[in-house]
Amino acid sequence: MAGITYEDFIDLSYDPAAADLVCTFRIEPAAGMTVEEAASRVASESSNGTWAALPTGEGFTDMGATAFAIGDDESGAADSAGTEIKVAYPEGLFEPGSMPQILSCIAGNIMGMKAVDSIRLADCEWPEGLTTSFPGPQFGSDVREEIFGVADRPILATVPKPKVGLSTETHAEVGYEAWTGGVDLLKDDENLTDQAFNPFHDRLVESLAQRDRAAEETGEPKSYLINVTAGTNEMLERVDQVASEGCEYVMVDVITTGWAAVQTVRERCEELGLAIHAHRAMHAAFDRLSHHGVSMRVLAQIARLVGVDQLHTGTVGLGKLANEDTVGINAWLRDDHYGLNDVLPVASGGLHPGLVPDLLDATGTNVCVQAGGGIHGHPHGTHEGAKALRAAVDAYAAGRSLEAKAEESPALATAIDEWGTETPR
Ligand SMILES: O=C(O)[C@@](O)(COP(=O)(O)O)[C@H](O)[C@H](O)COP(=O)(O)O
Ligand SMILES: [Mg+2]
Repeated sequence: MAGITYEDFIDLSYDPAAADLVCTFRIEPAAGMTVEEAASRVASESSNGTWAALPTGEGFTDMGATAFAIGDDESGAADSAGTEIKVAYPEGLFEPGSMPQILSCIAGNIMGMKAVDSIRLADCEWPEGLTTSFPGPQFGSDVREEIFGVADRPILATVPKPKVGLSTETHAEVGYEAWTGGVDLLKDDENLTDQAFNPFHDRLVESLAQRDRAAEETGEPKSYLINVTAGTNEMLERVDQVASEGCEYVMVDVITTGWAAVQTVRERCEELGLAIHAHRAMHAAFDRLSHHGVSMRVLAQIARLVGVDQLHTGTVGLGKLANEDTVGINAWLRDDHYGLNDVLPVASGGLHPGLVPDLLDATGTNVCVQAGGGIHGHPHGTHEGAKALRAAVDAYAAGRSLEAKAEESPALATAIDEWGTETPR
């Protein structure tokens, strides 16, 4: 009787089928293990194999993956370690439209195998069938025009700071100050949900009341990224509240809630016409170490397939948080992938007006720029902080320098005096 062993999962002459999902891993084989042996174990354990030779016969359809390419050993290279391998997975292995099932294959047990000292899922080439089994974003970067009527500049967001602890009334007032200062979006922090000091529903209602006031006074559309993160059923309740109160967005901590919950929220947002802002809190637990885990590039690909409209992707190293390949990830979120809508990248984390020109030179203006400390830490307060950031972005869109704009914007001049063009530490 035929049987399958690890050796059946490697074939360096294999040419992937168009419907195969192709994954690029970086691996460091364990001592005494060749790259080929480790690669065959990665392909086996992430598809249908295991450590023992398995008899197969009647009633078995082979869904085994194939390690088909092995790159150079780049151990010791600056930004990457180990050897690159490529593995092709047959379409039939996967449940179309189920991200948890796919990840249980390509980022499951293999992350803990003894056959490798470390393993990183660095990139995926998603085939048409699997890609289009997901909805993708409902709006993507069209949110800029559709919600704010903005085409030539980034949309601006701000998180009230301190992150948590503000009362509902104060939170909404900070929103009013920021919106009337020129910000488009108020945003909850990733850890603000429905705590006693600022309950979800009250926060929703009072913030939208201030939003309406600010939109009236400025003549500009304004919106709110309210954080609905919770258990899935509760999250759906909150999504429904957001729609019935007349907001355009929900925010979800996509990594901590999990992709299954995000898929469920995406379905509900389709019915209600709501856009999804994805915060990636906890992403660094997966992607921070360049030789292990799951890259932010792959997490961003997943986020686009399951259908978020906006996603934090970093500040090209200008801000306070470690970033991985912001420009490359943003390009993937924009490039055509079988007709899926794009995703609007969000630059956030340690940003202030002085960093805007370098940031937009790298990211372009089809982005959302978020500043919390960079607005609420302004020496003259939130309203002036918002005016300073808006002035910086307007200057960039008009092709003017910060210095020239600061001559007519005291708020911007103060921000530059305070923070210069330095990256916060
Ligand atoms: O809590 C914070 O740190 C922020 O609100 C930024 O505040 P500041 O504007 O005050 O820095 C965001 O959560 C981070 O930007 C998330 O990181 P990333 O965007 O890299 O996912
Ligand atoms: Mg935050």
